[in-house]
Amino acid sequence: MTTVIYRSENESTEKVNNSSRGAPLTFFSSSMASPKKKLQGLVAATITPMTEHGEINFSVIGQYVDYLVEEQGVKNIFVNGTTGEGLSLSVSERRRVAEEWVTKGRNKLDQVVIHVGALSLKESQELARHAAEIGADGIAVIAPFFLKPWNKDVLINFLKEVAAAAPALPFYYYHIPALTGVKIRAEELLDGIQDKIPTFQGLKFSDTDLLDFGQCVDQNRQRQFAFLFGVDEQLLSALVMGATGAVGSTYNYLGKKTSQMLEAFEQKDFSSALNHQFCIQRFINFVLKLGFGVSQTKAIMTLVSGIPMGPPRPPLQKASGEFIDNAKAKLKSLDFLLSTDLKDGNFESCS
Ligand SMILES: CC(=O)N[C@H](C=O)[C@@H](O)[C@H](O)[C@H](O)CO
Ligand SMILES: CC(=O)C(=O)O
Repeated sequence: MTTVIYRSENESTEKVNNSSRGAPLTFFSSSMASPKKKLQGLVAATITPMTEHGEINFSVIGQYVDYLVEEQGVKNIFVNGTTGEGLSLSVSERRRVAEEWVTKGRNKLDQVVIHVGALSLKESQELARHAAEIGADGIAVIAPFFLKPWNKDVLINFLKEVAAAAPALPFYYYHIPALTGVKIRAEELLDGIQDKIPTFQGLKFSDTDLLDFGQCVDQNRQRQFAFLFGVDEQLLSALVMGATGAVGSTYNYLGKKTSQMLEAFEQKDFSSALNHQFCIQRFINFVLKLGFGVSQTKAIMTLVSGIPMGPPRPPLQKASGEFIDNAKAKLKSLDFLLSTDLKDGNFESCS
């Protein structure tokens, strides 16, 4: 079970973490080796920067961390997922990328969650163990998507074997049926999941089925799970449904904007929250119509942050020059570019 633990002013026991003294600081699950804060708020799904030759460009990750924290106010990351092309990297690359984010994020980021899903259980377990060794804050796993689990129990058994390789790390199931083709409903999967996976800590839900998402929340109200929504253009609806946070690609460059929406929602200023969501939707709707995926996310992040993200790895193809020009004009008109020299004063009413 989960309990909130408090630390008193003069307590001189082992340092739990660097949060302020006397505050309710962590959610501690007795099944875990170490106390962990609940993952909440915005989580950026990190891009894996690459060189023009298609190798991982580790050299910009430190800068990338600073950009997220200082410019976007985002302090949680989700590494080697869809946006990070995790499934297009070798196991050794995935290990090195995870290590670099953990190292560069130390004392800067709140949580680093590593996606360790793979088609091979062995590889997934190796990555889970590795995530624990390097001091990551959690692991997430998608459903294996070539030889697929055909029902809930079969999928849970796979996830359980992975989770067991990192028994001290919070475990998140990453539900993304459009990409995995595994359409087992999350609500069904969550039913009784902690009996099988004691480290289960939450769900990253990347689907538009708000009935399924709502029922995940409703049926698990007593549990301190994180319900992280993954469709950025619909986040406000998911907040209404009980989302406790969000993982997404757009928080890399629209983190600040999206935080304004979260704040308005928290203040119960729903009309402002809706305005913020509509502004974000205008951008995402625009790029979706041009063709929007990981390649385009890399190009947009390069544009907005100034940090070179490089091309994607095949089979993905570099975003076209035409896409970049159009996306840039839209970002400008919505006032979504942070640096002033790119502004031209011709705004839609979004700032
Ligand atoms: C399929 C995919 O990559 N989904 C991302 C995360 O789950 C989202 O962040 C989307 O990129 C975003 O919602 C735009 O559609
Ligand atoms: C968007 C997301 O969560 C991912 O890239 O995995």
